[in-house]
Amino acid sequence: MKKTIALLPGDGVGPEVMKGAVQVLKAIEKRFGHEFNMNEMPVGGSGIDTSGTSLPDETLQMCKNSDAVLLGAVGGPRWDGHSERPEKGLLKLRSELGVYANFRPVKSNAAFQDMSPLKKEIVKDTDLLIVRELTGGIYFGEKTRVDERAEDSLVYHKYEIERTVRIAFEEARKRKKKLTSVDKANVLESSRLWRETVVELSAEYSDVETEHLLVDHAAMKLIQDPSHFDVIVTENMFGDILSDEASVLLGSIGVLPSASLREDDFGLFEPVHGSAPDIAGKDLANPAGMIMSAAMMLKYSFHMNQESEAVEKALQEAFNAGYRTGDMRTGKFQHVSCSQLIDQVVYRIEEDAVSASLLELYV
Ligand SMILES: NC(=O)C1=CN([C@@H]2O[C@H](COP(=O)(O)OP(=O)(O)OC[C@H]3O[C@@H](n4cnc5c(N)ncnc54)[C@H](O)[C@@H]3O)[C@@H](O)[C@H]2O)C=CC1
Ligand SMILES: CC(C)CC(=O)C(=O)O
Ligand SMILES: [Mg+2]
Repeated sequence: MKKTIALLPGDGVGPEVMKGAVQVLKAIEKRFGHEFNMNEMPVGGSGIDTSGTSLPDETLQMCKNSDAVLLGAVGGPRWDGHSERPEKGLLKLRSELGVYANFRPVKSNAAFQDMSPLKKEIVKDTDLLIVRELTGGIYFGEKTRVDERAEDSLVYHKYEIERTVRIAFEEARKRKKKLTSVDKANVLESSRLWRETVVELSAEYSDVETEHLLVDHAAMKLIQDPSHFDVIVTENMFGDILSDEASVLLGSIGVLPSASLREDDFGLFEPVHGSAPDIAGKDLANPAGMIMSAAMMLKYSFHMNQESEAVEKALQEAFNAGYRTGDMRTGKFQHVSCSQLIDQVVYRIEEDAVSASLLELYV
């Protein structure tokens, strides 16, 4: 199959982890006979440096003309005094592409069991999906600053809530049939509209158990009893914060991927973490979140399930063989660099292809 992919490495560790996605995709191309046409473009701080804007027109056009977009991360202290922030480019990109439903899966497995600072018996059965509304809410509301007064508006239209919640119900249907809607309906009017909309839609999904949690309660419950959750659906800022918190269940934000989707097969795929300026340029970053985001692209945008599973399997096998970056807090294994872990994943994708062809010779 032929596909065009826009690559937006961005800033900080973005380009380092993006190398992982590219090398893995090249291995998948070779093994499964696909053709991925990958084109790299600047965004965020790198867009400001090259074109004076965080989302250059050529970058946006390239993304619109592609079948999917892979993004590393944007931002960093280098652009702190600049009139335009790198993060603005990412927000505009999400909005322009209309990718309103952001999937952030958080699933534990043997490789992650000893990494979390939380007790193993609490985190070991974690398998949840955060569906975060991505193109509305306070990140997109009007902002004003007059003298010593600053204002950010939190606006939601019913249709924005409805389309995201519907997707979350559909995902819950494919999983354990439980949906937790997270809001702050005891305080915020937008949350009351959110809750009313979820209640209305729940009538169409009577096979899915629906519950409502206030965001402060949800933040507590997430680390107290993560197995309580199946699908969590929430607005933009709550989803952003809860997903960083949920990364603690696995032990590192470096391993969390995400997919931002709309109605058609198009998607924007990026790790949950940011540009990690504290470790950037040192080959220390964990490329797993980026590599798993590429696996999500194969599955959600290209419907290449076997290929997506091959990536996931190779990554888990590399972890299980002891190849772990420094963020994977465990005393048992020696730490490897970002590029060493990438090499190990690529090697396993290629190795599997060799074993598969040898097996064919025998049968
Ligand atoms: N999607 C994006 O592009 C995002 C961008 N940002 C931006 O990134 C910059 C830094 O933000 P922070 O709050 O520090 O969040 P961050 O997610 O970049 O880093 C938080 C902590 O996690 C660690 N970390 C992050 N990714 C890692 C990886 N792959 N492997 C190992 N450790 C990793 C970092 O070293 C740091 O200690 C800011 O400019 C922020 O706006 C933040 C979040 C998302
Ligand atoms: C605009 C981004 C920096 C927001 C964020 O932290 C995220 O999407 O995870
Ligand atoms: Mg975030």
